[in-house]
Amino acid sequence: MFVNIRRDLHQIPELGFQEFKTQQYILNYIATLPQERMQIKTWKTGIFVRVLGTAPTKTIGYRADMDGLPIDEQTDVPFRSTHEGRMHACGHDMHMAIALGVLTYVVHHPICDDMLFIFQPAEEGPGGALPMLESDEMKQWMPDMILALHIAPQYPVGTIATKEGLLFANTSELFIDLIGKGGHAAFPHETKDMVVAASALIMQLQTIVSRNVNPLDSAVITVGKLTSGTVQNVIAQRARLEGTIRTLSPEAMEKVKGRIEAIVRGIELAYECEAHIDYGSMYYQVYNDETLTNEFMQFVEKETNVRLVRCQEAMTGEDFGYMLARIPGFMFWLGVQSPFGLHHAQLNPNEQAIDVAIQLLTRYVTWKGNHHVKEEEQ
Ligand SMILES: CC(=O)N[C@@H](CCC[C@H](N)C(=O)O)C(=O)O
Repeated sequence: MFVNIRRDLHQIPELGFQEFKTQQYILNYIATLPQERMQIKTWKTGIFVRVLGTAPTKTIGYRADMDGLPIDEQTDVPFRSTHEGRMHACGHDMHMAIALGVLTYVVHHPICDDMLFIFQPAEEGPGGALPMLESDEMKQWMPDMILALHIAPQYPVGTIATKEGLLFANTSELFIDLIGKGGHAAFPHETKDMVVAASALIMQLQTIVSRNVNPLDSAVITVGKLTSGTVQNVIAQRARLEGTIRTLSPEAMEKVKGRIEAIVRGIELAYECEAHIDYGSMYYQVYNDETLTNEFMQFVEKETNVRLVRCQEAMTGEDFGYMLARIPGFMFWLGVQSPFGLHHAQLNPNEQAIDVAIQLLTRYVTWKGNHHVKEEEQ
């Protein structure tokens, strides 16, 4: 059933804060469940679902992100995207189907504690976690702990991976506009060529990680998109670089940004142009609570047949980091074995992982959500 839900959601990917059909689909599904224990609130294109426990002493939060990416799907699956130029290429369709599976289970098999399911828009950008966290709706139902997962094409089905402490990087988008003077290709001396300025800028940005970041630390600056010029024999008046910065600490992010700004000032001087930097959306690092993560890892090893990998931190970003900065909890990778990675137009996660995750999470929340009863009984 939840494989079919994933397939339905896969066909209707929508960008951040445009998840209208996705939100309606989830609301329609939730309406088919027994309503007595559920309280539902919508927030923009997101949804909060509170499931009341039988004897609550805390609220366990579970977050699933909802948005797709501006990618033209290149798979040949029969349930491929019906939205041209949009794809669930980061697995959020899997995340939502799994969340609905866990939600369905706790509605039918109530646990002692309350649960809050958070269907969050705009993870890929501009970021839904922080405004959702600050919303009145969430403040009223603030969970005491929170968890989430992210699919991982690099791990086999039946495997999860996580670690205590830092799991995902600090991220910042990066947009740089260069404005010079266009003109005839044959008279470069009368122009300020922004193709040349952008080329120099990209090469100089590469020196930040190699020359300014401590080699024992780590950072990434990726320029994923460069646009400039109109035709082969006209010198480009403008150039736009679009990229992302990743660091392992908020302090390193500030340092990298300082160096980018210094280099851009130098480009303005050297290439006689105007430059504007926009950092777009920024995500705080995903930092797993040591105690809860360790307890979860022990649970996985002792109580389940899921294979646990103690992984390294990754340079991916996740706005779930904002939730973890305020609410103790953790995130983990879910193995979905696919030869194509996240954000790839041919990503095709193994759907057997949906059942693995639902089984694991329902067992964990049942144990964790009834935990205090056992403690009291002892
Ligand atoms: C898990 C994952 O792939 N997350 C995205 C988050 C995007 C953050 C933002 N739009 C940026 O590009 O900085 C990622 O790219 O890591």
